[in-house]
Amino acid sequence: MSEAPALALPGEFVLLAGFLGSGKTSLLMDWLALPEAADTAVIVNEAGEIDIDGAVIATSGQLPMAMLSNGCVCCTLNNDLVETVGALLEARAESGSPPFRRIVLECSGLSMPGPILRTLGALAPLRMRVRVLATCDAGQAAERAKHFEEVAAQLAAAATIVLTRLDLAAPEALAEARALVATVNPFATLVEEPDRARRAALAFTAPLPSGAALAPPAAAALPHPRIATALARFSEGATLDDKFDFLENLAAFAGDRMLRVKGFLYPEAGAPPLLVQAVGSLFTPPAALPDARGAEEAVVLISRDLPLSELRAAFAGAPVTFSGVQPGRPALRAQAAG
Ligand SMILES: Nc1nc2c(ncn2[C@@H]2O[C@H](COP(=O)(O)OP(=O)(O)OP(=O)(O)O)[C@@H](O)[C@H]2O)c(=O)[nH]1
Repeated sequence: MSEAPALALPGEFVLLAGFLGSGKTSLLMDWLALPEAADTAVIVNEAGEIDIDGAVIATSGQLPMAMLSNGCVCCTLNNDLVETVGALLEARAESGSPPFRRIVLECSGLSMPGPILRTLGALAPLRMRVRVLATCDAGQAAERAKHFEEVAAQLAAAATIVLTRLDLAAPEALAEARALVATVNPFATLVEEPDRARRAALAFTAPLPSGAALAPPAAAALPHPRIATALARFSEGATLDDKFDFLENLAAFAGDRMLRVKGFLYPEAGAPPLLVQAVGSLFTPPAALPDARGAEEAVVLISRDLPLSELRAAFAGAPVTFSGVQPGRPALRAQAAG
């Protein structure tokens, strides 16, 4: 990064954290739709091999964007993130466009913010302010926090916590989510705003605590031993009904062990892919995503205590095969930056 000070530097680095399915991509999309989000660059880190968030975010138009794929960024402490930021800044400078106002890193839902912040220490010479923003699913966070230390770690690191999916939350669950935030991080600014555009604006512009400094990189974090990421691919000849049957059966079989389901299905050759997704066993209606044409047909499954062998045994007769996604060195796939 020695040439970095010669570049036009962005003011802010936004670390967007939050548990699986807690609404990070949606909050980011809501923000990117606002005029004040101009000159934002986005880096996406997906736990699964398929870049679904990237494909979704790319639908918001011309956006300087880069991917850190195939591994949760906090488990793969290395220079890729720093190199990615450098590449985005260089491409921006070459394009002659105005400097970025901010760079947003959407972390995978399993990321621990602490190790990422330590990695970012290498960016200290760029003197960006660091905004740690965490999404907190109003209906599910309290229950998730009982089982996953990542939830509390993400909330604890945040300067701003945004309650999301408010319209889906039962009043008791919402009260528990508020109590969780108050316990884990009473100093954070809490955004609880039903209107999604206002929610996004508040989230990305809430005042920052002064003096947030980056520390130098340190040791790697522990991986997430109980959590597994698998990829389901369908056999040739499997119909759309077969695929939806599989997803339904999977939800019934895995129950609350299934944390997140996300993927693309093609209804027929030549048609745009359908984005299918569930948080826990709650499915969102599938949506056609014409801009993602060409994406591989597969579904990412993120589960807890559900070994690949058990999945394979349970669906031995189904037209589907499973492969494991190893948290490894993230493969950097830079997209159009400029
Ligand atoms: N009803 C409702 N649905 C929402 C809201 N925010 C997000 N969702 C839905 O919740 C699901 C998960 O949202 P995402 O934005 O993909 O969550 P994420 O945190 O980026 O997910 P991962 O990247 O997989 O961790 C999607 O089906 C969204 O459409 C909301 O405010 N209301």
